[in-house]
Amino acid sequence: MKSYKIACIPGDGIGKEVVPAGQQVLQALAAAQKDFSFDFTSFGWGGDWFRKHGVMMPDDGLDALRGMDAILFGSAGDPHIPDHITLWGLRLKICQGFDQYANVRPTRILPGIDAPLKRCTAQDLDWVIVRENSEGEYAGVGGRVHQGHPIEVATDMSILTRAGVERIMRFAFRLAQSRPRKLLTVVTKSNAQRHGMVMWDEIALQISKEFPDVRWDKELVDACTARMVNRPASLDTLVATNLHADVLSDLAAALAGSLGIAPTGNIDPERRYPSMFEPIHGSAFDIMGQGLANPVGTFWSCVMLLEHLGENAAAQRLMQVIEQITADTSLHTRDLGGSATMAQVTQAVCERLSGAREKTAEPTEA
Ligand SMILES: NC(=O)c1ccc[n+]([C@@H]2O[C@H](COP(=O)([O-])OP(=O)(O)OC[C@H]3O[C@@H](n4cnc5c(N)ncnc54)[C@H](O)[C@@H]3O)[C@@H](O)[C@H]2O)c1
Ligand SMILES: O=C(O)C[C@@H](O)C(=O)O
Ligand SMILES: [K+]
Ligand SMILES: [Mn+2]
Repeated sequence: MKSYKIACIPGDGIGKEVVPAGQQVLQALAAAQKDFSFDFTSFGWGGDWFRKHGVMMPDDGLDALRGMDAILFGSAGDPHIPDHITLWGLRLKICQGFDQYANVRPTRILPGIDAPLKRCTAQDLDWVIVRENSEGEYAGVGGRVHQGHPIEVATDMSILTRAGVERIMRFAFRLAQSRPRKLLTVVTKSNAQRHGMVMWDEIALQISKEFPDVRWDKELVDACTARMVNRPASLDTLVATNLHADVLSDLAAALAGSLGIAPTGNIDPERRYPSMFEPIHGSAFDIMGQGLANPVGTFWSCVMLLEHLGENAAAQRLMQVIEQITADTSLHTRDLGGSATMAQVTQAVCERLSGAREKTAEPTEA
């Protein structure tokens, strides 16, 4: 029987709650499918590790992850440590260290979810945002001089490379081509950012020639936010820079009902390194430790993980069960207006996966 080596990195805040829930669900799925198993290794990296060791993860931490089939990640972010230390010390260290340059962020309105746009149905909103995940505004280039003096200067430089833009454009066109509508929107800001984003647009046009069957258009990022709200059905696949896509994907999640539902994969398309799957949300300081986190974003991320491993039947089964439980409003967590706890939602998913619920229901239905 095939066994997959999965690294689990809960990190901080509600990551410590949702990642074990994701593991439980994957375990229940493997037990039900009976044709593969998981070999989980958990890493206690994050804020607690920082308090003990002064770093978010060990310097040679990537070596421990290198041989894994995939990584399940929670969140980096601790109320007592500056956000740039936690993010750069853990999530970005792994994403950039393993050159997971394509960050794929699907959004759909799942059954039973009340999305905030009154004119928007589930058919109108079915998007995948492709986030450039290795450079741009997250290149980490910049610095501070004259710190603390009145003449202090601070810079963050956005770096776009031709190789980096070509590979993410090719990835996005290919993804758009694989979806029924074959429609791609290239998000840009080439009116204001007159160097990097102009090259971005030129490369989009160049790569589009390789995909004559994909319809594509260009939208400035500010106008794109309005289009997401006013004309959601006009969008399908989107590609944007690291920061633009970061912002757009939280908007997308909120428009589909909650930040707690949205999944993502940090993908190395060339499979040189393990890819990493995580909900798009962060540590959620306001609800951490209370068992209130919505685990659906993590479960959907597990679906993406399974697809990446080529376990398509298992991925479909898990997605089917996720849609069954969102359709049941008694299993909605507080972010969706319900009162279910994370543990109740997780248990409901595991029971459906194992068939236990159907079995216990039999006598009364007979
Ligand atoms: N990938 C990551 O590691 C990642 C992602 C985003 C934010 N962060 C970090 O997390 C910390 C907090 O960031 P933030 O407050 O901007 O964003 P956040 O996503 O943690 O929270 C924003 C809001 O959404 C709610 N929310 C998020 N996930 C939820 C869930 N699963 N169920 C129910 N409600 C949920 C929170 O309660 C909060 O009100 C910061 O340190 C930030 O840097 C890390
Ligand atoms: O931008 C980041 O990398 C952190 C977080 O906001 C995310 O979306 O993963
Ligand atoms: K996350
Ligand atoms: Mn984000």
